[in-house]
Amino acid sequence: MSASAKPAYQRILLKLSGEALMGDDAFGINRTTIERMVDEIIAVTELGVELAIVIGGGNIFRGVAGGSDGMDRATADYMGMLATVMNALALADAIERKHVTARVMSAISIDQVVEPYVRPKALQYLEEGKVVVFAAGTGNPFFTTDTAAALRGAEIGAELVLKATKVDGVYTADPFKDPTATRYSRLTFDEAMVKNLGIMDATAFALCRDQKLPIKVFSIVKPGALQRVILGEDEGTLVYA
Ligand SMILES: Nc1ncnc2c1ncn2[C@@H]1O[C@H](COP(=O)(O)OP(=O)(O)OP(=O)(O)O)[C@@H](O)[C@H]1O
Ligand SMILES: O=c1ccn([C@@H]2O[C@H](COP(=O)(O)O)[C@@H](O)[C@H]2O)c(=O)[nH]1
Repeated sequence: MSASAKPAYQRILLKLSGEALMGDDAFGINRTTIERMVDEIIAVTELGVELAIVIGGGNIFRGVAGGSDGMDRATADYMGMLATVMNALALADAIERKHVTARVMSAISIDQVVEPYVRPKALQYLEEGKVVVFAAGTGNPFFTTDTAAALRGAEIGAELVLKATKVDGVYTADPFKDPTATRYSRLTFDEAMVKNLGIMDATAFALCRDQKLPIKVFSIVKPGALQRVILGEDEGTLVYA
């Protein structure tokens, strides 16, 4: 990257898949993987971009799985949200170890552990150049961290929601299940919802569509992809209103 590289965005909301933190492990957080992701995140902050992150919890717990195993669904969802708090703490710790200031803000109050989400405070941190990690999703059961990403993205006035995942964009079908699936370079929210494409939940798509907040789906496994998206280069799939 040349020293004069200019970011295409000033403030973004990055949704990091919990599952992507597992690396090649069966569950949990793989140290090498999280450190590599943090290097990519820091490279973006060095471009002067204000960065907020929503982290998923699928590497630890998914409420829908607990619910289908006979557990009360709302209780299972609260467990899922708590899983995202653990991921957020691990991520912020890994960022701070590389000498970049990070703040975790939780949608569920657990004041001894993390500070609560307060919008003006989050905006202040972003303006100060701190990385803000939003934990506990929306704070409500029956939602997902994708919806939390759309919600927080809209609240902080992000120009783009970046969905960082294990696949390099939105496909005609889940590429892990259908090897003949092909990737879109761009598509509208309406197309994504009508075709039920499964990469993100409909609530997240609908919120972003209504707020005219575009989403870029890209691979966090692919080295340098995050930075290429930020520089406005051709990477992943754009979903727009
Ligand atoms: N049409 C599609 N195009 C691309 N991927 C798809 C599609 N349908 C389903 N998927 C699947 O969606 C997954 C992306 O979801 P991901 O796991 O990143 O989100 P998540 O479930 O919100 O994250 P977390 O792991 O934090 O719970 C991909 O790994 C892919 O297998
Ligand atoms: O707003 C929210 C966000 C998340 N949950 C629960 O947490 C898990 C993990 O989140 P993922 O988006 O799947 O990574 C999710 O399955 C829900 O059980 C929630 O209830 N509300």
